[in-house]
Amino acid sequence: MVGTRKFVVGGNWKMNGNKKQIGEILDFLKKGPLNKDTEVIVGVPALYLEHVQSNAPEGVMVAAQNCYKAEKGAFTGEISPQMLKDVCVDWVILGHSERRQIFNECDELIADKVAFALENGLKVIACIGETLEEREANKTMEVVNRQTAAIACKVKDWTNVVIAYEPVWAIGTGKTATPAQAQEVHKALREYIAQSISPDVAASIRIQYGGSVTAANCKELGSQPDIDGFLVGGASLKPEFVEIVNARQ
Ligand SMILES: O=C[C@H](O)COP(=O)(O)O
Repeated sequence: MVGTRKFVVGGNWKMNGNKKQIGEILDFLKKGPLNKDTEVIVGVPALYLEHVQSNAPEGVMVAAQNCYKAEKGAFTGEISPQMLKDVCVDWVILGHSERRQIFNECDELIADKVAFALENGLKVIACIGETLEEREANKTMEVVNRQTAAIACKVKDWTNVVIAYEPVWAIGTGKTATPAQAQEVHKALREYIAQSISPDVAASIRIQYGGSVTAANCKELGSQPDIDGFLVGGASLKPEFVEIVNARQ
């Protein structure tokens, strides 16, 4: 199935960066060179979305790191898909484990947000993944399938969805899933999608791996047949992000 799905690498800056640091990141992205066969998306703090949208090199797309499930109203601190579209942002990251864990976002809220974002013309990176406790209790696929099923209850057209599998225990810890561990989950998830959604969606949907991806481990991870890209945190702030974008040649 590799070859039919375009490799897609996202850099999730999280709550990092200021104007100076963002200028440095844009400089190394401009310098590249970035593989033209790979889609590149940077997930930017809301405050800087327009600045990055206006200054990113051609071909680098911009994502918000969150948005709400309503167009407008009394939702202090939130932004809507319509607002993102208004400033020409086409992508949003939803359901990141930090949103789930720190901000108590549940499967249902995330599914509502994914559905609303898609209905309003955004493309979505939808994040799923198990905690260390869940993995050690052999519940990885139960959790990952449940998180996917919650989204599937509200989303029928998966064309504009990328799934990011991010084991929580590997995020920002330096503990990467081995290529075999990541491939095992990606393959099982694709099989689950084939059974529970459709074989066509399973064949076409891109599943990124996220969790301590670096220049040192990206090539081996990226050569796994069911890994279609990465969602990168810490390393997306550094020049090595270019090497990660170019992991699949
Ligand atoms: O969204 C990105 C993930 O949380 C991975 O972060 P990390 O690469 O710093 O482990």
